[in-house]
Amino acid sequence: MTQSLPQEPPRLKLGTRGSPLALWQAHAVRDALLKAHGWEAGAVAVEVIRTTGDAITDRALAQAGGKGLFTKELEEALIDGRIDLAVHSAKDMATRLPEGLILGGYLPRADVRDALVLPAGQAPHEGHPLASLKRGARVGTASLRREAQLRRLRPDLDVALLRGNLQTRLGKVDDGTFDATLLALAGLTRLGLQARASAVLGTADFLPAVGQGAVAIETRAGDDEVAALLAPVACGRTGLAVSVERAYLAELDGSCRTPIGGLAEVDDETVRFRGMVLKPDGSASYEIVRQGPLGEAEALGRHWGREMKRMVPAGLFGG
Ligand SMILES: NCc1[nH]cc(CCC(=O)O)c1CC(=O)O
Repeated sequence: MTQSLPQEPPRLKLGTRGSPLALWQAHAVRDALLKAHGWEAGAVAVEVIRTTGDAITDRALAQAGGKGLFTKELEEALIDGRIDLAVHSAKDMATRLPEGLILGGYLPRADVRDALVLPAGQAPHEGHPLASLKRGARVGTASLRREAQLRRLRPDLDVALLRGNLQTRLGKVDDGTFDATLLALAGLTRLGLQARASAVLGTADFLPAVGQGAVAIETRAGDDEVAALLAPVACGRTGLAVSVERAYLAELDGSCRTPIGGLAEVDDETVRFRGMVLKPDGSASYEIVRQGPLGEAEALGRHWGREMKRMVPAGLFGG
């Protein structure tokens, strides 16, 4: 895309990682801002910042040190004032942000569900999506949550580590290294790859990660100017739902090695929530289903997190 240089310096500097998914999300936030304010293309500068996490490809994320690895350099740029906003997948954000930073808004949430990806051209079976997997099938994922839920539903499956960017993962399914993988439908869709979703897993028996499908905008706490500019693009319902989920996760967050799912859905007055914690091998799972008034959404999320924590054996939290 060609773009004439702006006459004026940009009004906002937006930071993002450089992966195709991150860039799509950053451009979605930029485009929403341009549209809401009637700005010229150059008014929001997109700055690509490489993070420590981008360099790690060979180990499970949880082993390498967790979610913060994908946000650290962006957060430093935000604190230093080199950028005004950082755009992330809400799912990839640690529950505790660095001092002085907040999640200032979210784009309207996309489909929250996970999809089963089979080799290109292979048709799924009718019926339950997981019925497409033959006994003992080798399924690749780097997500403890997906692994545990898969094994809970299908103890026969051979679940193994599959990391790398989306193209790498799809390649390892197409070349037969794996029989299938699971990916967020939202990520596939953002990259124009929704046709690779062979079947979509219903949230009734497969819970997404906290924040899945939502694009989060991180800002400096107390930056009223940026907050005012974000207000017209931020989706309130998404913000409430993800706040509930993140409050729940923050109460539970003993270890990033614990498989945890959670989904909040809000209507005009009610928040409905389901959460699940599993043993990594799927042999035990703990679930809560709750609802409450929207006005207390975040406090409810914390409450449900503590309730869940009381239900689950302490050993599951990495103790
Ligand atoms: N952990 C990587 C990641 N972070 C966000 C998404 C998908 C987009 C989203 O959930 O918003 C993905 C890929 C995946 O889990 O398949």
